[in-house]
Amino acid sequence: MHQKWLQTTGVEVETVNSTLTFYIETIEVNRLSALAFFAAGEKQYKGQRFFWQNREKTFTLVGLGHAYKLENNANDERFDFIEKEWKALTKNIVKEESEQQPILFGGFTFDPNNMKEGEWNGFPQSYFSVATYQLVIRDDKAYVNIHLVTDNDNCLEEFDLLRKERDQLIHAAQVRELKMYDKPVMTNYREVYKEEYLKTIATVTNLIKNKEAEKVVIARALEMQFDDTLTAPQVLSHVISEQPESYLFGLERDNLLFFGASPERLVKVKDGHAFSSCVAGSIKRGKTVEEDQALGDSLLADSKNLGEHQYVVEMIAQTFQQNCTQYRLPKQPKLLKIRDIQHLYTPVEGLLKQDATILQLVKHLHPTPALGGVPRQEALSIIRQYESMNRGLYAAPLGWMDAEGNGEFIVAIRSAALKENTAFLYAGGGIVADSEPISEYEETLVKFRPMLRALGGQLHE
Ligand SMILES: C=C(O[C@H]1C=CC=C(C(=O)O)[C@@H]1O)C(=O)O
Ligand SMILES: [Mg+2]
Repeated sequence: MHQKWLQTTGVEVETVNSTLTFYIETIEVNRLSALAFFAAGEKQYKGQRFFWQNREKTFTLVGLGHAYKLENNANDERFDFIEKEWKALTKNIVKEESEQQPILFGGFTFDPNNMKEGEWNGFPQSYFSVATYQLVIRDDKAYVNIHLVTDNDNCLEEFDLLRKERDQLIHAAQVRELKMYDKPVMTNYREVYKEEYLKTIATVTNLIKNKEAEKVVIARALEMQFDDTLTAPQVLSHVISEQPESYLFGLERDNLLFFGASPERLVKVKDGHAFSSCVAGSIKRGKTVEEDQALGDSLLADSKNLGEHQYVVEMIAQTFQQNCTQYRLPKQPKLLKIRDIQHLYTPVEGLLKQDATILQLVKHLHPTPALGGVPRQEALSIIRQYESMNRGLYAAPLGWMDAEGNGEFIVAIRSAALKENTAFLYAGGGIVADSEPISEYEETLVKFRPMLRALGGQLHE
């Protein structure tokens, strides 16, 4: 096995409760399949894994096991708490050349004040971890880190065991045949609360006409049953092969896997530059080039969809105005075309002020009017009152950051939660004064399509 030892470091870190030592060892390995590495953790680390790949496929991240876990239910302060803890944990870590930094990965639930019971029961408002084994594939190179955060001064033996296990995991991932996972076999399919959803769209449209809000995003869920318990690598493999042009993600917590393929970046920070994207307003793809172009052109000229989009642009622009010394925003949206759907899309880019951080931007941006609405608080309380589900991590910020404050968060749409042999799929849409229940319903069907296809579901149109 080709492995290049890069570095081992141990640094003292102050956490909220105690002084610990953070040991990091990085090796470079032959490029391997990220999914195979994820699958190699099936026995030991099921329930404590994550998978991430950016849209451009230039950065892939897999985590197995929790070297350190950050969870809280701190409501409005949850972003600040995670930021403070992460800063404390990484304060003394100095990046040496070629060393791969530890990465914090996880998400913040959509709405901490939603108390509805369901598949998200017991899930914390913030859920992040530093993996015990972290695989990073970047610029065609693959690195595996071991992370150990401990108060034990004599942890050499423990670290040696981790090295052995790391080598086994890498070996398993490298020699594994490129496995084709079976398509799940669906036994039952249910559009939960379909009638309630249609009524809610009518109600919310009226609320908007009565000026109680300007825009509110309303979502619904589909429930799929399978004859067998599905595995996380199995469902991820199908999402990965069906949705190459989106961000791909999977996050496990105990017996729940949240996964999906989202086209929508919330914010990316790299060396003091911030990037966001306004994605709102939708139409299906055409069956021919001509039809596709005609549909795209009609979307670019449609006042209802341009209205949905404009709320998002204004809000993100305002956040960039506050947090950047300068920023750039095109005047007109473009089209973002993915396999099943086309969206209106406006990229935003800025130069961050000194004290602005990725988590501060996440805190300000979430939820954008592509997922919540305008005004934000009114929209959230309408969602709480009229939407028949708890979103959990659906439509929520999910992503990663490193010790230097670089990172990327997406909004976790086109997603599903898998618990044993049931999957809960989520999709919603922006409701404005001229929304029609049936066309919003149809828009959610298009948005469900990638996940349905990946999970072997029939399309009931
Ligand atoms: C809320 C979702 O999509 C948002 C993102 C893009 C377009 C949207 C729309 O046109 O309604 C939504 O705002 C979803 O996919 O569940
Ligand atoms: Mg829409």
